[in-house]
Amino acid sequence: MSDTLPVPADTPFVRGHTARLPTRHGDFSITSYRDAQLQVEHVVMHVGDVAGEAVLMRIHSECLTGDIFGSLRCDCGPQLELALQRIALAGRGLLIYMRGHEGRGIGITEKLKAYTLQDQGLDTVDANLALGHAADLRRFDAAAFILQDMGVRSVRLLSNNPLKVLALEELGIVVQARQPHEVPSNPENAGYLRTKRDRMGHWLG
Ligand SMILES: Nc1nc2c(ncn2[C@@H]2O[C@H](COP(=O)(O)OP(=O)(O)OP(=O)(O)O)[C@@H](O)[C@H]2O)c(=O)[nH]1
Ligand SMILES: [Zn+2]
Repeated sequence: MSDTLPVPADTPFVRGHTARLPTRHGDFSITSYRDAQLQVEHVVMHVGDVAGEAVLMRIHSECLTGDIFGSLRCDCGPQLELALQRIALAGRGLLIYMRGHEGRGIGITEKLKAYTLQDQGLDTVDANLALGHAADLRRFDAAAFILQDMGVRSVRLLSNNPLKVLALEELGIVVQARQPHEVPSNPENAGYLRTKRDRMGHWLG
């Protein structure tokens, strides 16, 4: 990790531990970070020396249903797999797995309530609003800390979300390029993806 970029002493984020993690996508290292703001531990899957410029990077928001249980309601599971494959293939890059981002920050119970509302006809944005939440509550401060701690100076971001690019740039992260990260749709998530494109401005075909 970086010896050259000092991190503020009053940060709520602390690096935990790094271990080797061979996966079916390739050989990674995994590093944990404690986040006292969200009371969670994030993990970073990384390959190669990520200190420096133009590092391939994905910030993946936790999605229990999609990442673990193979839910077809969203595109999270296939996006996670694709990101790990792309980073392993590149031989250099990192995936920050953001805990506490479940349901774009509303948590699993509220996301399940939103699913019930979606089954009654609301789209993903209106379901959040009907439950009294903003459409997206995520913050990326921990990601900014992690990148600084690992010595990453600029990134090639794997994402279809323009607001994510803006949120990262506001935190001082240099997004040198944005690379599309689209996965095939299915009948269960076609409406969800359409809403992301039409109401949240995502760059999706
Ligand atoms: N509230 C809510 N959250 C959802 C829903 N479907 C997926 N999520 C959450 O959305 C988060 C992923 O955000 P997305 O908007 O799909 O994608 P993104 O990360 O902003 O953009 P990309 O970088 O292009 O993937 C995960 O935390 C999921 O749990 C839903 O219907 N309602
Ligand atoms: Zn999901």
